Amino acid sequence: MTSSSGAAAAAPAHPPTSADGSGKALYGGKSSRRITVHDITAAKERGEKWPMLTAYDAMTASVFDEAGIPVMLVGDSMGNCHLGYETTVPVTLDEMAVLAAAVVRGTRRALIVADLPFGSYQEGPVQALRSATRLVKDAGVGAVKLEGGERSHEQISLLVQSGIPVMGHIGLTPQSVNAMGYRVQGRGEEAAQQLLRDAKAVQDAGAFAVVLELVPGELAAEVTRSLHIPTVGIGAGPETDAQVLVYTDMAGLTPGRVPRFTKQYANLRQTLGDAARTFADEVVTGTFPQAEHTFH
Ligand SMILES: Nc1nc(=O)c2c([nH]1)NC[C@@H]1CN(c3ccc(C(=O)N[C@@H](CCC(=O)O)C(=O)O)cc3)CN21
Ligand SMILES: CC(C)C(=O)C(=O)O
Ligand SMILES: [Mg+2]
Repeated sequence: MTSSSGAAAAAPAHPPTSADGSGKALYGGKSSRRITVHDITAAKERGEKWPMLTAYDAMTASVFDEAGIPVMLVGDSMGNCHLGYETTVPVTLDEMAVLAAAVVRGTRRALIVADLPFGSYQEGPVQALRSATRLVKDAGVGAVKLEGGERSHEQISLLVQSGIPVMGHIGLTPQSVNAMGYRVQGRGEEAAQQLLRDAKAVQDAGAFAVVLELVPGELAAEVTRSLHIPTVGIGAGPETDAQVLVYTDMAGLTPGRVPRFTKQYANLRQTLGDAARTFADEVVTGTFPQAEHTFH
């Protein structure tokens, strides 16, 4: 930190601008307008790494927006993280539309990407276009994400031709949990070749980026080198262009077991539980409310 201003003490321990000083960086950049998929493309050309977090409500999204997180994913992980389902499979387009609109309203700068939920694009390109159009028009998202490589090529292609930016998602695709489980993907020569074909299919269909979920780090590095669009890793090692985590995992809110690839940066479950217990104790002991909380 080279700044001599008093504000530096409270600032995060990161450079306030891009490493090259251009001020264009996705994280730490100076621009306050909303980030577009063109900014994502330009970041890959600069060789810049960037962070993505999930968000499911306006309040949390505003925290991440103020922290400078450049891309937020309204993930169908809202199913297990927010709506109390076991998996992402039951999430509906209606649920996605409500929460995605909230995230858009809570943010000014971040590019908002919404997952197309299971069943909202598998019927084919026309269904995919109808679903994605709803999220773009009603919720106001800047892009959508859908799962599958070669198998989703036609869907991605029609959305992109229609003017809707698409993020792909290959490797572990949780909407297929009933068929594939939650296992590392791309292990062994045949599976690795399939993953490379899936990555190429997503890029050829016109996607602006692709999530690589739960694949060996060496394979994720190879995919990243072989594509001109950025790769976004989750459980895919350090060599992808970007990294995404489910925010409840990284903030320590998710109950029970979390995937091994996540890192916990805070313990909000503990903090929030402590606040609730302190409030409750003060109510039963008559410590809260005091005179300053009372009207006369
Ligand atoms: N809270 C949460 N975090 C996530 O990362 C996440 C979701 N929910 N929901 C949607 C998908 C599902 N994801 C998952 C779910 C389970 C594993 C899991 O159990 N992985 C094992 C590794 C299995 C292996 O070694 O093959 C692990 O121990 O991490 C991984 C990703 C990632 N996504
Ligand atoms: C794990 C990420 C990539 C996702 O798809 C989600 O949160 O739904
Ligand atoms: Mg998802």
